[in-house]
Amino acid sequence: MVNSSQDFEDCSYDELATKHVSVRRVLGLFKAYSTRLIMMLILIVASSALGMASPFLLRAIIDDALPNGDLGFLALLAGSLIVLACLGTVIGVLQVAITSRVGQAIMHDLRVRVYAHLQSLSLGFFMTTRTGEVQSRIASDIGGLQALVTHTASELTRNVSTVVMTIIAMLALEWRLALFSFLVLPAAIWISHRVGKVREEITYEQQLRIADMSSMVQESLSISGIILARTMGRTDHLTRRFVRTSEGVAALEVRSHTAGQWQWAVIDLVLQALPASTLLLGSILMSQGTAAVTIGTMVAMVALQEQLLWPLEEVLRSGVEIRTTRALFARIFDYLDRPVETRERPGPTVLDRKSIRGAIRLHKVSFAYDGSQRPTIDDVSIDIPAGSHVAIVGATGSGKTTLGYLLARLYDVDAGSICYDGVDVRDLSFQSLTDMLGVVPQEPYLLNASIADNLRFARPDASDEDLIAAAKVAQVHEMISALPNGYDTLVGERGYRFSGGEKQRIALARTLLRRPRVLLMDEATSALDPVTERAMSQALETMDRECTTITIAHRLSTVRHADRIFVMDHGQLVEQGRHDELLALGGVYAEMVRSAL
Ligand SMILES: Nc1ncnc2c1ncn2[C@@H]1O[C@H](COP(=O)(O)OP(=O)(O)OP(=O)(O)O)[C@@H](O)[C@H]1O
Repeated sequence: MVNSSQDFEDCSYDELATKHVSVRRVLGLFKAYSTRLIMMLILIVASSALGMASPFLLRAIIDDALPNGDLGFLALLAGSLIVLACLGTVIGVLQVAITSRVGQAIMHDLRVRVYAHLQSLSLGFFMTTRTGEVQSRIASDIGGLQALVTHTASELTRNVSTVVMTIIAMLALEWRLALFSFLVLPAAIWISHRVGKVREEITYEQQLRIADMSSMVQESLSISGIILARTMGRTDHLTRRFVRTSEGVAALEVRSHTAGQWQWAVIDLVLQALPASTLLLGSILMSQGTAAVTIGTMVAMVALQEQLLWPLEEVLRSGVEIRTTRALFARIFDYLDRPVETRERPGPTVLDRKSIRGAIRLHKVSFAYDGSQRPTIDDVSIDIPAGSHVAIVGATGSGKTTLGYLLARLYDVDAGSICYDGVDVRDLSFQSLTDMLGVVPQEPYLLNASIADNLRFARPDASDEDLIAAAKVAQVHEMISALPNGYDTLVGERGYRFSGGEKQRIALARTLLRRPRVLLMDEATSALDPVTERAMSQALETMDRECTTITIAHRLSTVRHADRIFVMDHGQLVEQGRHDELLALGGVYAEMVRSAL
């Protein structure tokens, strides 16, 4: 089988399904709803039992009431048939209501579990997984289970119960004719098993292709994707690529629908021929004088067969459907089983927001990305006193952003420790860490909402005055006020409506709203002109002299006034000191300053 998704490169479908899916685990999803499910089971068994009575009433009408001209008995039997039909209908309605509710509740649980679990996975997961793939698993795979949990499961129960009861009724009615009717069963079960296996594999492949398509749309029909394709003249190529993927999806859909068509047709034919063969066999038995076989018995047997065949076919088809959902469960459970790398430890240290000072200490910190040959951060020790303004500089790829990720505990260190106010970051509660640290990342990410909503994402209870104050410090208030809709202006997809510098300043205002004790700015002012940048630094200083500020920057003019500058090179801390001290040292920093001139 073709594995086009990167997540499955090392794992065949069978291995994946065996590893993640078990009957127990799937049944576990239904556990929380066991009371309602038991109620439904009772209703199902009751409705099948009611169904069983009809052929016996029919036999009594044909063999007793009609030949004897007993109108009173006939009316009683006919009336009973009508009452049974009414009861069956009411039970059917109740059953649909319960199954839809329980089914939707299970789907909802699963969606929320996957979403919440993905929220807690490490950055590494999102760096190696396509966004479209994630969307596809939450929407398409969980959506695909809808049929199982809302329809197939209850139908299967109902049909199995009908099949079992009908088989018992048939045996009770006339065992020879009954056994003759059952001859077809083994072949039908074998065929459905084969078709189920084929469909299961096709479904898995289909979901991979749908995820490919979703990723492709997500990647190429975003603003960045459109700009890239248009400026590179690759729109036709992308369309052709999409055509190929879409053709693949269509072909698989056809295969999935036509798999086992012939086998089903043969089963259908045999089942349709069954009533005629039964009547023939019954007549032979009658002519040989078998007393138990009467016309009424034969009519009732054919009625029971009709009652058996449809549910039996449905049971077989449900078996096929359940097998295909195994492929969907495999993909969903695979996500749920991804380990959470950075966890809050039980009973974490909670810092009182008011007493947070903002001192940071990195002690012999080392870190390597998965699969990386050499450490990205190599034995780095840094002391940042509370309230100081420090800078981290270094050549591109020297590990500055990675150091920021470690400070924000987006990854855990491999060796050494990072402490805030003397507490190891791994012991801090997540809430204390976010109270402590505000991060303005290299690429500001704005939500597709108004500017005010974007700012309030950081602090939902912020007043309009708070928003304006933060925007003023970030030097963006004037720009926002000049917009026709001011703070209510919609940012648009990923904030493309704004310039790079405007986005950076909105992102900074957003972080400032949280009033962090430590502000980490990773190239957060790289798109600003020097005058605006200077005004912002001054505003930041006057806003909160106590705030510890860490600036990661390429532009050395940004950092020359820092209390301390840390110089990184190939993951190591090679120099540290004030601007003039480092210049006097004549090392890496001095060389960077020289080449920047
Ligand atoms: N997810 C990742 N997996 C593997 N290697 C990575 C990953 N992210 C970054 N790296 C590598 O780690 C090194 C340090 O990257 P980092 O982004 O920390 O550098 P930087 O100093 O911030 O660079 P720049 O100034 O260009 O932003 C680089 O060689 C980079 O290729």
